[in-house]
Amino acid sequence: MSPVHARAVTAVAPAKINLHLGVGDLRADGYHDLLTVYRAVDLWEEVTVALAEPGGDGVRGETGARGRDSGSDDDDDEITVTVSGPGAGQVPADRTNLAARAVELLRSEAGSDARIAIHIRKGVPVAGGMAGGSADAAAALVATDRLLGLGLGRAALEERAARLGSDVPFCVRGGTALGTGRGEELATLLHARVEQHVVVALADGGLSTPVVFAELDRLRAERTDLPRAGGTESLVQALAGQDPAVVADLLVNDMEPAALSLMPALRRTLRAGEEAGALHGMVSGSGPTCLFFCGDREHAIRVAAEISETGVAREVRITHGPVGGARIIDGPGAGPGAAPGSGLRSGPDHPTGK
Ligand SMILES: C[C@@](CO)(OP(=O)(O)O)[C@H](O)COP(=O)(O)OP(=O)(O)OC[C@H]1O[C@@H](n2ccc(N)nc2=O)[C@H](O)[C@@H]1O
Ligand SMILES: Nc1ncnc2c1ncn2[C@@H]1O[C@H](COP(=O)(O)OP(=O)(O)O)[C@@H](O)[C@H]1O
Repeated sequence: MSPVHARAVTAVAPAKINLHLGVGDLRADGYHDLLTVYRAVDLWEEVTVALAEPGGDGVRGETGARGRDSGSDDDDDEITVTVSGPGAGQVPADRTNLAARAVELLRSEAGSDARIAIHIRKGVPVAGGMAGGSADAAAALVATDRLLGLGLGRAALEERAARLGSDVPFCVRGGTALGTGRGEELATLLHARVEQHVVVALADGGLSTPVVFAELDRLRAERTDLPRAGGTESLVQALAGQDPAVVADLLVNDMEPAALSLMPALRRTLRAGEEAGALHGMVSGSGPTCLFFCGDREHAIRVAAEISETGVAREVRITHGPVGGARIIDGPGAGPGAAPGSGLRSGPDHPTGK
């Protein structure tokens, strides 16, 4: 147990993109085996966990609907959730929230009866295939570990993260990593240093991850010739080089045909990015966000402006990666050395754009 205790701790965790997303067949447990190359990018979720005053929220001066644990009286709520930022209304503000599940996991493990108020500031598109909910869970784990003075190491936090969702361990770790199993088994790609500048085109509405996986199974049953991503060796090698164009040629996403089948309008978005001169365009994870990989930041600014003009996207953002994983930004011990993934960070990245 660490001697450090606090009344409130704030942590951030990054969005992910999949540079390679190979999906195997449906397993008996309802998941699919994955072979994926994850990369953390500079879009962040920010989560504050605070010891709540009896009868109060614990987080002061924030707006947003107060979550309520259905089936219990407000005054009895031990964990409350508020959410602000773009898309906040689509995020559950009750105990099904992944951040609340993360807090509850560590709280019960610690045998604590502390009342904890969670506030989430969204910076990652909701239901966009960029792991916003998983980043909430990752940031909540790191923050609660500090709030309750548990002193769990990074490996222990990633083990808890895997219980919350397949993408959560990567949001704790950040950087660039190979993911296997259902995506929760990670091997950091330490040499994957090539920086990427990416245009992120947000769609109207979201896509449900399990629905997209099911659509892929359906398409594969119908069309046995549907291409499947191969190995990751060439991509891993290219990521250790210096040329984003070489990397761009090797990007692949097995889920893209399923996302396009469910949301055919995304074809127009992909075409717009291609016509704007991106090195490569593809659907992000299960979609519907589309990613356009560019040579450098200036190129990304030009591509983003052109896509914006076509009106195919609800919103266009520019980001870059790799960046580090979940880390504490406010509370005791905050700073570059405080994050579980600090040894893996690629540079002095700080969350921006909020
Ligand atoms: C597809 C990916 C690619 O990185 O991300 P998104 O694009 O949605 O962000 C991930 O595999 C999403 O991971 P995550 O969102 O954590 O999924 P989970 O909560 O673990 O699972 C939700 C549901 O998705 C399906 N699922 C998930 C992971 C996996 N390897 N196989 C699956 O079939 C299952 O139906 C599962 O019940
Ligand atoms: N913190 C959260 N806890 C629980 N569910 C969330 C959270 N954030 C988003 N969601 C919900 O989970 C679903 C997936 O959201 P998200 O993680 O943002 O996207 P994706 O899985 O496509 O990366 C959405 O229906 C959204 O309402």
